[in-house]
Amino acid sequence: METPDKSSTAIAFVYRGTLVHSTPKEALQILEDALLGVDSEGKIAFIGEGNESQKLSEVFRFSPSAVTQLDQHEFLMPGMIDTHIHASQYSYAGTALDMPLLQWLNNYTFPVESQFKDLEFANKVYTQVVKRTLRNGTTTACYFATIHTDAALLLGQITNDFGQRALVGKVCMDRNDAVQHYRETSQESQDETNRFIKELLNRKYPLVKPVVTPRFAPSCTEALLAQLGATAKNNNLHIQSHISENLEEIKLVKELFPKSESYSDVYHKCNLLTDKTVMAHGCHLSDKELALFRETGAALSHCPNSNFSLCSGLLNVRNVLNHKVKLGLGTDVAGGYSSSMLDAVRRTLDGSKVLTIQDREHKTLTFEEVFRLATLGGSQALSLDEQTGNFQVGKDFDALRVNVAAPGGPIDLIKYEEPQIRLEKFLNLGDDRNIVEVFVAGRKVVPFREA
Ligand SMILES: O=c1[nH]c(=O)c2nc[nH]c2[nH]1
Ligand SMILES: [Zn+2]
Repeated sequence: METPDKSSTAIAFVYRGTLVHSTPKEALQILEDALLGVDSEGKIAFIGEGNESQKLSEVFRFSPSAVTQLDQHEFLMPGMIDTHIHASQYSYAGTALDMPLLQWLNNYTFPVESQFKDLEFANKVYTQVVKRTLRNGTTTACYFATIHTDAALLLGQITNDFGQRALVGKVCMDRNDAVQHYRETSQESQDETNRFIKELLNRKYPLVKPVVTPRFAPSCTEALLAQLGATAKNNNLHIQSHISENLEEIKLVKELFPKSESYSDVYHKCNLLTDKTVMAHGCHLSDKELALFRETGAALSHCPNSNFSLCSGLLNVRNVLNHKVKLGLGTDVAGGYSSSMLDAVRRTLDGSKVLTIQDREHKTLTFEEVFRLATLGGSQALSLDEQTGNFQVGKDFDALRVNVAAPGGPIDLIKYEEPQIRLEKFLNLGDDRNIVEVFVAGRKVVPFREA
């Protein structure tokens, strides 16, 4: 039995049944006929065995009626963590995938993002993306908004209202020759970033934090990057951006920052690689750059759907793991066409298999390892692993109740299946129909409450 200090916080509810989650040591730990209690603050109060039910109910003073029994096809798993998603690109997800990155940005992305000055449009798109990702089992999302401060604040409000844990970034860019009305001056970018941080923090949303968001090196002058690095440091904030996604982009960075030794060095010089940094992609990082990530504690977000869809590159996840760089998965909507983290899991496995096809010595990722990347790995990448990522007493209860045999769902079970098989089937074949309930910090956020 794993228990805390038996503090007097009341137990709100208890689940009995199969739990699956990851630990730093075990990619997949299965607890069968377990009891998991959640306190009134939304934290995991205890995890025990079914046969300890009498003792636990006495110690934690809950009645048998507080216990919900999961059925034989069900399990609880930690909520999934999308470490990189552009909320502002959701309206065209599933389209516009016929160009490489830099052309894609100029032709599709910047024109759409520039519309977020209109708060009504922002409200529509941001409400849809938050609802969709929650339904898909994303309990934590690390969002890019746009350069518009008020729309980014609105995204913070919407995530708070729907109960999703989120990092929200107002995008910074003081360079954009292609779509000149979609950029800021350096001064505006700094001032508006400061306003965004101050106003979001003032709202005291318990699960929503600001993240300093230089779009990527080609969109920012060195002066702005350095200023943002200082802002993040002075306020102890998260940082997110993109790195080494495609070869043309890397060449452009070399031209724009001739004094830097590498793409990573551009960010490092500006104090943007910290243990609260998450950089998307990194498909083409050298081993030396990966070593720098390890040294600084900066993390990578692997976004395979986007990398395939924009023909950007193929990240060798095994190599990143061997370098002990913190790593999570991201959907990267809308370079990635799916907003589901289950898709990110599948594409990660596909990518690893492609590497094995190319080189039989490559050690293919297992589904258990990728499950860990989608949950605990994501929490580590976002430096939120003290709050979420797995079922550990004292952490917030961020969880999915999954029914592999949900009526009308996409999976047919012929017979009872062991938990490991149930999880594998869900990861490979499941969708939101299998996600019966979603909890964030102990609050049931799916099904949505009536307004
Ligand atoms: O996948 C991406 N999506 C973006 O919006 C972006 N901006 C810079 N680099 C980017 N990569
Ligand atoms: Zn991105």
